[in-house]
Amino acid sequence: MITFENVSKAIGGRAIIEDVSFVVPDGSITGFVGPNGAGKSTSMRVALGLTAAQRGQARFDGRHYRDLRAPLREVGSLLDARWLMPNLRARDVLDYCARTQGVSPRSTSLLALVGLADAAERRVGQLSLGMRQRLGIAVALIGSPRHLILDEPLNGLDPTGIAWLRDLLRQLRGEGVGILLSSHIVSELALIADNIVVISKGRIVLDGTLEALAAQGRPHVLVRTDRPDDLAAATHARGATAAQGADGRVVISGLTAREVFQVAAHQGIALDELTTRQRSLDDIYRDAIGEMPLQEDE
Ligand SMILES: Nc1ncnc2c1ncn2[C@@H]1O[C@H](COP(=O)(O)OP(=O)(O)OP(=O)(O)O)[C@@H](O)[C@H]1O
Repeated sequence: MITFENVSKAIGGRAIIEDVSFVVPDGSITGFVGPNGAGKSTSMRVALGLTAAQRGQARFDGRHYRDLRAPLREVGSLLDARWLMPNLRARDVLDYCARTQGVSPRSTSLLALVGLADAAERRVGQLSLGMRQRLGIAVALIGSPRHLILDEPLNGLDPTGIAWLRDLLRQLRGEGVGILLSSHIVSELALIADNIVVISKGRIVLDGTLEALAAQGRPHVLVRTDRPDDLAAATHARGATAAQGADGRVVISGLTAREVFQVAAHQGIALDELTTRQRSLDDIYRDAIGEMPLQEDE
């Protein structure tokens, strides 16, 4: 299990991440999502001992990265495929990493696994971004680790590559690997993650199973009327929650469309529009990061 406990880091007096706490259970995929600059990479770098936190800690099965005797056997990571040495051949990158980490070189099988068998003798500098991502994933897997930290691994992959990586990660999850996978697109993670952790401005603003988050998207009723205050008050009185938006729109949760219609009819309130809507995971995500106040967008 990967555990983040109240991890905080500031740079030059500016808080970059604050009290970041969440877990990545074994045999699961945890999607780590947030807008650009939210603190995803910094959190991952802290876990990997590449940058120090002022407070809190990140551990792998209870141990800090720096205390792992053979780190690549325990934790595989891909932070930025651009770091890969441009003058080395793809095969040499894997052999080099295997030698320095004391793991058995299995570059041929790893290159085949990531779809780079034909590029084994090509220099890294000549590979496309997607091919470098694939090579970076091969590096991450070199020690058959039980934990994986992958920062935006889908970047640069074509649709076939994305489908391939999803299959590979599902297979690793099935073997018990705990995977932390970042992205800034929640719908991309929804296709594969078991849990979603949302970070915004350095703080965790949402953390739950995909199922629990999807349940938050329960249906609500969108109404347009020239008497929004009266309708909001009348639905409130029936125990519903009502949020008023622009143009006389009212978003009502807790009543069905039929019940809202009955309330309006009882009060003599004319309705110009009455629809049932369901919030998507993307709506919930944008709400969590403060991008979509209900009143304005609905
Ligand atoms: N070495 C540094 N010096 C100063 N500020 C930094 C440094 N590293 C990161 N930051 C700042 O910390 C914040 C979080 O950056 P981070 O790279 O962790 O975000 P991210 O969520 O991974 O973003 P992205 O999706 O764009 O990769 C940003 O505002 C960034 O500018």
